[in-house]
Amino acid sequence: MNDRTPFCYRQDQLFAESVSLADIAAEFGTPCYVYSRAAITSAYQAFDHAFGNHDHLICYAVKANSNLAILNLLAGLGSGFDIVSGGELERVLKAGGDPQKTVFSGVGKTCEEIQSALAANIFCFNVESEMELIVLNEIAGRMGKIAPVSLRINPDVDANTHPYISTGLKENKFGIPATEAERIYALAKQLPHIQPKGLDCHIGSQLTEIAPFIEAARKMLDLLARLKTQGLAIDHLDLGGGLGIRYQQESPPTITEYVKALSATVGDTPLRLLIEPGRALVGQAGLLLTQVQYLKHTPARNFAIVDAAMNDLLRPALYHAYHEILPVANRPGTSASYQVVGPVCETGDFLGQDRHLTLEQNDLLAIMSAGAYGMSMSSNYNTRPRVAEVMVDGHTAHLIRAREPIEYLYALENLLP
Ligand SMILES: Cc1ncc(COP(=O)(O)O)c(C=O)c1O
Ligand SMILES: N[C@@H](CCCC[NH3+])C(=O)O
Repeated sequence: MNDRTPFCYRQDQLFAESVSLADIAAEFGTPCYVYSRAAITSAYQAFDHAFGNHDHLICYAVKANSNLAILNLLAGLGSGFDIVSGGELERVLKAGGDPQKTVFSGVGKTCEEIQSALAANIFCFNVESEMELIVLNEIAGRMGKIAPVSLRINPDVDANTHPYISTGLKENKFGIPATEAERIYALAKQLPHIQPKGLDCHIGSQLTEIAPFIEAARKMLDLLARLKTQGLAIDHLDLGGGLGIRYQQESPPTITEYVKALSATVGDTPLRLLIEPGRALVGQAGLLLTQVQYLKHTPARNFAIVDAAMNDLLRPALYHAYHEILPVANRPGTSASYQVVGPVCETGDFLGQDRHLTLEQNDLLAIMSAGAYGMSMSSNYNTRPRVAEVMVDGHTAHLIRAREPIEYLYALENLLP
């Protein structure tokens, strides 16, 4: 295992930790997601250790990969969770996560979701609008509860990332404008069933520079100083997630550099620091294993048609995202430039474009850096069952989600009478 990935070649065969991917394909079939327990553990520990003595809570962003085995692994390491739905709350509780380490983000929390989170006694609601605050106060009142609240501020910082995953610009739907924060905090203080206790922001995902994080943190600290003059006692600052990983040529800060820069910016301020990393914890820990069905050579292009598709890994189709594609067994011969595509009936169904590969029918390919926003964004488009998920731990591969049987896909449908 090297720094970048738990996947490496041994005598021309790609391995996940100590298990060959060819063996995993033979046992569990393809396509399937393969994760490394060691990689997730070491990423979590890198975050945790980098905080040193700074009081902190790492809240894994469940949306990045919500498999129960992954949540359970992280809970066991001491992680908290950032959830954005009642469904994610249920997963966290089912996986043994601690509600007292759970924060609830999202612009559209429903009454039912708020009720479940209050009933579970979560650590904090990251409130994203004044109306949400009022609804939360009403529901908490009906339930005889006090809702712990952090206001999510939109700091208007350019995260310099793909526009679809930039969240901290004033045009974005997320958070409360910084100019409104003092007024809404004053309101929160007056509401009988609200306990204001934190301040938070999240400026976007796949950030590869440290500067926007620091700019946002400084804006939050300025705001905090202004709130203090109003007599508001805030005990934690949540700086969200967003640390990027290397998919191709990016060089994001390391986990340690990132955490140290955040702690240094916050300095001696007596605040508990929360972060909500998703991708940086699980992204490099997973790959999508797929098999070449057919090779098609046309006058215009060479196609490698594989058994995985955009419904299994949406990022290339949705964001034009790049994922490295590696052969599971290196073979000699001359390479050709391939469009690596799936069987779905969309021209946008590609996993990689213009990839130089030496291929034969039935070869296995590994689509790298697919541990985050891979399975969690998958769908059943074209009535394709969601793929299996496997977690490797040393010499052993565990099935952590079985491939969906087709009948699950239409089980809730009814014919007309
Ligand atoms: C509120 C919130 N927190 C945390 C994250 C996790 O982001 P990332 O996976 O980029 O660390 C997201 C997703 O961008 C988010 O919306
Ligand atoms: N789905 C995005 C990340 C979104 C983060 C959610 N706020 C991706 O695959 O890169």
